Amino acid sequence: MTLKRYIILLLGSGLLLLVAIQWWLTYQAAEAMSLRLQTRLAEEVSSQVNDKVRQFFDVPRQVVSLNVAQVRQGVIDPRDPEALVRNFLLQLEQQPLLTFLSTGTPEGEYFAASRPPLGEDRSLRILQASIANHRVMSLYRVDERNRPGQLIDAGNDNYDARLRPWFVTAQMMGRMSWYPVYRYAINDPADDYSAMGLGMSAPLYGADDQFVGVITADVSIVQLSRWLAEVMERSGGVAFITEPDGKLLANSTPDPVYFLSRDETRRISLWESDSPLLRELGELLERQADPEQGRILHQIGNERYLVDWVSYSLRDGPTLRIVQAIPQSQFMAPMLDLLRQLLLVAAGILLLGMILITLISIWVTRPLVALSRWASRLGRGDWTYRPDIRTPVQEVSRLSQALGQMAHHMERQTQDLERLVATRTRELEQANQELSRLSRTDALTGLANRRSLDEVLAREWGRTRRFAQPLSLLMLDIDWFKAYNDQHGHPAGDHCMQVLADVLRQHTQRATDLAARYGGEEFAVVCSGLDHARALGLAEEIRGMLEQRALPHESSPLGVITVSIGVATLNMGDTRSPGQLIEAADLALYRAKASGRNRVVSVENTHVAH
Ligand SMILES: Nc1nc2c(ncn2[C@@H]2O[C@H](COP(=O)(O)OP(=O)(O)OP(=O)(O)O)[C@@H](O)[C@H]2O)c(=O)[nH]1
Repeated sequence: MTLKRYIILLLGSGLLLLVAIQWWLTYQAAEAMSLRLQTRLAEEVSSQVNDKVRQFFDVPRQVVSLNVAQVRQGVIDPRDPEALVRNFLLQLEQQPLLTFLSTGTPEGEYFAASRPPLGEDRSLRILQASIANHRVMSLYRVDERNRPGQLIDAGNDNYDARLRPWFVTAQMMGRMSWYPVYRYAINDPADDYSAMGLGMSAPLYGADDQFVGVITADVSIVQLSRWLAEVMERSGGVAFITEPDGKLLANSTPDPVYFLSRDETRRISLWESDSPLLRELGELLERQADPEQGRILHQIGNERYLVDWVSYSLRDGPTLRIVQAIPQSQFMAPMLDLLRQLLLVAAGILLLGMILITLISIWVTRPLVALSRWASRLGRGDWTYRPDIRTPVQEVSRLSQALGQMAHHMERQTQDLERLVATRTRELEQANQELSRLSRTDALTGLANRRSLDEVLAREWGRTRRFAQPLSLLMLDIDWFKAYNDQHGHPAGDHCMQVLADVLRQHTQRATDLAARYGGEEFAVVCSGLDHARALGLAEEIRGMLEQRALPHESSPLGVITVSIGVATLNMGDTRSPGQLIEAADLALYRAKASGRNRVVSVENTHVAH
């Protein structure tokens, strides 16, 4: 793999890893933050709900306490229903959560001021069922003087307050206490009272400690549900309140908490709710070890909820459980949006990073690639290549300079080496030539040696046969040479041979002639292209010349050094070999010796001359 790819791969992977780690950390932080936000909101909502519930259920207590005290002090008197109701109306105006403020007399009469819990028209009403009116429950609008105005409805004959749950409870307990949730028994054509109420009632005693009736302050649980829905709308979650037996008291969802018809009123338990979410939460709460208070994260369907519950005991009444469940998606959604944006930014950074890395890799590797190309050309011996490598990177620049210097040195050294090799080769060639010459030369006489003679004879033999020319061979031997040596000494004998060699050199000037020392004091002359007669002539000239030199030789009959010569010639068509030619010349020499020496003899045609 190329360096460029390595850089891109390594830096790219590193960048990818960094971006991935960064994104993962951000995701973790976002998730933790969303959980914190969710928890904080849950706490806030929980405290709001708790405050509101406390406030809600405090209303009947405060109002009943106040009225009990007022009756006790004679400020109001249930025996003056008109004044009592006007007082009730004032209190209702002050307290918007209040649905009913009523009193029941020991005779079972009923006088109340009310705000209808349902419907558009929430103006105050007066209700009364008096003996004078035959205990008919009558519902009036309130006129401008806070008296019964327009009669809305009259029904529910023979109404007896003493039978109502609030009256019964107050009498039974003998003190202010909560009564169970009950259905309003108002015949209202607009159905604005088709709801359930919950409140406190207390027996009333006048200043003389005489029982004068029962007072009740009532809140409608519809209001509570409505208010829970308002609070939870913001969080996207649900909240509900149950009684200890699991019956729903209030619910932020539109699912009903009770079933009402004209004949039947049925409370709905949490696990009977139409809402699967509420049912699931009911089961979850059932499983909890601490039903009083707790908070857990719980998966319901595709959603993760933070479920928070707390118990709230009504003083002198039941313990209520306030539950809320807030979905995590509510908080995760903006976080996920943020993360998506972060992902886009990360992708952008990654892209830019990769472009930058690619540019850096090109910038870093370009001079290195040039250097590598240069080095491989140097490796092939191309010294002339000098690329222009410019880089601000010091190391690469130094490497380039070093490579340049190295190339320069190597070029010089190679040239020196080549020169040296050429010189040495020349010297070697000369030495070889000299060696070759020496290997073919006789050291004493400077003539060709026997080896050279054999080669030349073989070559000339071939040539003369190809060109149909004659080839003559002269064999020479110094006469009485042993005696000469014995008499004059060996150095003188050597000198004698050198003189003969000199004579032979003078008579073998043609390029095709060769004079050689054949061995000992014996010599030979190869004459290519020389016929027999001319060979004989040449032999005679040589013999005569040596004689003329007149080297004194006392043991010779002539008193000087002489030579005997045998001549043999190969003519056209002669099939004898070079060896046979030598034998023939040798034979002629033998005969020259035998016939008296200092003469030239031929075997073909015995010719003697001296
Ligand atoms: N000085 C000297 N003498 C040599 C050399 N080579 C051979 N001789 C001598 O040459 C002589 C040859 O003698 P022989 O072959 O017996 O014959 P010769 O005395 O020449 O008599 P003929 O050839 O019959 O006339 C010997 O005494 C050798 O020692 C040499 O290189 N230098």
